[in-house]
Amino acid sequence: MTPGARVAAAIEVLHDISDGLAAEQALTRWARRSRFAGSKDRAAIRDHVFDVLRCKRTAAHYGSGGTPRALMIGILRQQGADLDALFSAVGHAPQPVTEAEAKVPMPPEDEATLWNLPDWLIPLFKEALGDDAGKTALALQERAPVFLRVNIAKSDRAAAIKHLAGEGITAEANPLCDTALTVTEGTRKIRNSTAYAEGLVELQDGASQAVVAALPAGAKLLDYCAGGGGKALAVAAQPDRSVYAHDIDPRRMADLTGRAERAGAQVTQLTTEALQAAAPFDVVLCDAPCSGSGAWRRAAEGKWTLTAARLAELTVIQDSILDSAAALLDENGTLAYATCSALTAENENRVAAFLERHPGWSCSLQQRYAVGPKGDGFFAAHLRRD
Ligand SMILES: C[S@@+](CC[C@H](N)C(=O)[O-])C[C@H]1O[C@@H](n2cnc3c(N)ncnc32)[C@H](O)[C@@H]1O
Repeated sequence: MTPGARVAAAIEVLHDISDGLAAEQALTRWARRSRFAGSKDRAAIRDHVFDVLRCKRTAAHYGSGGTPRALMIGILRQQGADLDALFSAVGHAPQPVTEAEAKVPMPPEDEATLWNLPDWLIPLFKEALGDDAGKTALALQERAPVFLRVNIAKSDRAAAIKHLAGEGITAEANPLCDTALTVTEGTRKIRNSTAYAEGLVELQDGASQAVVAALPAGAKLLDYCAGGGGKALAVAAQPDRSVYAHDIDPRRMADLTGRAERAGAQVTQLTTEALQAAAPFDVVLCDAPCSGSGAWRRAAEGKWTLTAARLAELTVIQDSILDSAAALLDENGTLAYATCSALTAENENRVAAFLERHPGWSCSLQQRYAVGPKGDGFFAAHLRRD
């Protein structure tokens, strides 16, 4: 496909998204009906679509409108692309830019456009992040780096970097955590590499790894909201741990068995009914469902679909998860709460509300991880009985 045809395809996908399809679904559907597209085409189209989703307001500003075509014009203009070359109408490229579309607007000045956030989230970002609010909003507009976790049960960081280099993948130590690597070249080769197939490395955000590394010692750990099991697997690589995984929706753990086999890790999956019999645990990790606002550079749609009502709903779920998980803990155990949210309502406020509901408990650690080159935005807190 030509660069122009890729832009036309991205506009098509953005139409499907504006009709209500989730971005991943829209991209998959486009790929299914476009068998002629190669993997590089699909990757380029994906990049265009996610660039727009991360920066929808500035794209709309520079494209003077909110239609998929205007958004693409806006984002490409912002990126300094040659619009006349891309919108050439040659082959499958979009129609040339009109005289009206060719007018370049003055740079935006209002905060919400510059920060690429819905208006209602601006005060919440300021409340949560103070002087770092703008920096965080801007960081969420960047493409996320690719991070790997070195499986310390099978390799170490230096050996993994060497192994990956032999497969054309350049990675460097990520200072956020001893197990973390940042991939600087060859990201698209990871899934077909032997390092990945043999379980020497796993894809995992740097801050997620740091949250796991900060967990207290304790033989028996339950990952209460395990999902795909990224954190459970990271704990299972540590020596002297028995790891259990649970999710209210067990289908979310469908890949966990295969991933654990690849890693040579042992993770016991528990249904909700089986939790009580397996308790007490020394550590219960609650990586709770949240707005995902610390990870919006990966899942940018969330920025535009989150509502105040959904945020309030999430806080109720988070409180209930913490209460249920606390009941499964050994009396000397640690309840570890984590979110990939940047918002106070889902983080510090949930810890404070838990402490109010549970006299005789205190918080032994509370930490925020900033969105940036080392990882996504995360929050972690450890709660213990006094
Ligand atoms: C942030 S994701 C977990 C990600 C996972 N820990 C990882 O590192 O890959 C949150 C998970 O919590 C699960 N969940 C939602 N409500 C829950 C509840 N009440 N009890 C347990 N799990 C719940 C969701 O199904 C979802 O898989």
